[in-house]
Amino acid sequence: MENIIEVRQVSKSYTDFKLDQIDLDVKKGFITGFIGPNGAGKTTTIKLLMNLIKKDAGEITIFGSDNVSHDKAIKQRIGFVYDECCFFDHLSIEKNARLIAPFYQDWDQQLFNDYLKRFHLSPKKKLKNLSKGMKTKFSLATALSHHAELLIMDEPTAGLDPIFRRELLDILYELLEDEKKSIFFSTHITSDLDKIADYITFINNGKIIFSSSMNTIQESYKLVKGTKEILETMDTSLFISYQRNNFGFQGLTNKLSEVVASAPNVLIEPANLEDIMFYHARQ
Ligand SMILES: Nc1ncnc2c1ncn2[C@@H]1O[C@H](COP(=O)(O)OP(=O)(O)OP(=O)(O)O)[C@@H](O)[C@H]1O
Repeated sequence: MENIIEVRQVSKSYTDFKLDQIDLDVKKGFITGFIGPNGAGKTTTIKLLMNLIKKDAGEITIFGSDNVSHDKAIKQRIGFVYDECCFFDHLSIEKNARLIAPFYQDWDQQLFNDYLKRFHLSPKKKLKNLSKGMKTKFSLATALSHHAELLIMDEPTAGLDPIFRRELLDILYELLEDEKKSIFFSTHITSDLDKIADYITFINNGKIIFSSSMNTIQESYKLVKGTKEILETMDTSLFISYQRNNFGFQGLTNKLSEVVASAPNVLIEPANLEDIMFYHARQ
């Protein structure tokens, strides 16, 4: 399967943080979700992909080319949604679009107008008067209006109401189904990804914990529940982490067969992405 993004052994250090020799693949034609707790390194990774900051070491290729030496050509083919993006707050939506359009060879004004209508955005409204959610919609309309093959989004669902969040997920799904785009996006709202992601990359403390298909993750990780008495007989190193509660314990494992062999009476349940993130962060 073809990779549209390949990150190899990339590091970036700040005073109190290190993105540590990360490897990451984004598959062509699929949705990859990028999850991790606050401060894990998601935005730093996305900024490195977009060549907005300089890496200390490693290689990043996008569409098969180095992302620094082919920066301009690569950015023509990417739709980027980012909180602190490069728009003019004192200008209206339509004036912003007029300034952005010349940067893209394939800018499609009709498509942009269609997205404004679909997102209920008035072209005359100044950016400084838009709510956070409306700004995200504008940013998204821009990212989708130059026929990008790859969408990279940092927290696109943050600040959106549940109705538009659902609509955004539908749009992403359409882009994938009808136009075979590739999508990479970070989010805290893991339930969004439970619905639509094909692959998940999980980062914690600047290290990639896993980068796998949803199916593999669902097969690998399970919640284990049992009584205090069972816990006392168990090898707790089989858990990513666990917590005691009034009834006994609950933990996350990726060593299910060993857990069942050592404690046949435990209760096994599927783990969702939030569980996986939670127990890894407690480690
Ligand atoms: N320019 C910078 N100078 C120093 N430290 C930085 C800088 N940018 C980010 N950091 C630090 O790097 C770490 C990772 O930040 P990053 O924004 O990548 O995390 P994140 O996973 O996107 O978090 P969140 O989910 O809270 O947005 C944090 O500890 C942050 O304070």
